[in-house]
Amino acid sequence: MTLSVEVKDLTIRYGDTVAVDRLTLRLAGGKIYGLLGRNGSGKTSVLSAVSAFRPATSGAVLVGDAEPFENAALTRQICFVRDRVDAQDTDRVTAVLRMARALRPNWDEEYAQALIERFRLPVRKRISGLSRGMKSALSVTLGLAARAPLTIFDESYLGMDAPSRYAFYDELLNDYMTHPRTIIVSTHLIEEVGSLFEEVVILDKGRLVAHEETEALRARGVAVTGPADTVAAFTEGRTVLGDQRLGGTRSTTIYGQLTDDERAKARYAGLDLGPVGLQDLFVHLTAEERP
Ligand SMILES: Nc1ncnc2c1ncn2[C@@H]1O[C@H](COP(=O)(O)OP(=O)(O)OP(=O)(O)O)[C@@H](O)[C@H]1O
Repeated sequence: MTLSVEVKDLTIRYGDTVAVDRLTLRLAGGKIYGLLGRNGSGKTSVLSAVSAFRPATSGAVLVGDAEPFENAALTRQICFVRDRVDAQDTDRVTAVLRMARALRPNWDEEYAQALIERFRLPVRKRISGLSRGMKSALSVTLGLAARAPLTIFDESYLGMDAPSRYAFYDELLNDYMTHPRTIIVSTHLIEEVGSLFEEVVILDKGRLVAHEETEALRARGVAVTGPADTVAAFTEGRTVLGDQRLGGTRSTTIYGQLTDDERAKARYAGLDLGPVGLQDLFVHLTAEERP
């Protein structure tokens, strides 16, 4: 089972701060979405409203076809995972797992135990005795083993070391393949996790900047690689997103698409053309002053 998400004209205010500004967004069920945005762009606020952790100031949120706020039957189907554990500091890991087992209708105990082993979690310790990375690993364990039809990871792997993060990406993808559901991952580690996303949503200052399939987004620009002088001549006058040199070779990432004629000329000149990195595009699309 998967759940779609629809956000209609959503505004979230904290006093004078407008965190989300009339946002409209539709996410079909059964995909992995990346939610990107600079600090304070409203990601957590939107995700909190979708998960029923806070009401909208105005506008509407629908999960499936129902409003999640104060809807206990629906919120059991939504798992919102942060980098901390929603439990008392004095609780032991075993008690937190027991609670999740009782609350989550699709909980898979065998899978939870496999994840605990993979992340080397000390089950007898109290939450207060876990390192920051261990707390994150416990959170993602709860998120994965819950197999909720809508699962949201909000920078939930902060503090996890690189092997643990890659183990998480690996588990996320494999478990999603065997148990399809709707997954939203909010992250600043774009290059690291970007290959998992089927669609990418970019927010800036509480507004939607882009919502596209990852491949379509990456096709908004071109990475031109080849002999430094030839690359410089070919990319002159274009909007440059990134530039790298290694010896006589240069790779310049430009914004905008090339015509068939331009592509043919580039190849004739011995240049390689490739898609753009999500990170470069993200920086460009959320830059203070867009060219
Ligand atoms: N509880 C709160 N009280 C007051 N202002 C808040 C509160 N929560 C968020 N904000 C403000 O709302 C705006 C959006 O914050 P939000 O946490 O949704 O952004 P974010 O994109 O998740 O940021 P980050 O990437 O830094 O986690 C920011 O200006 C923030 O200061």
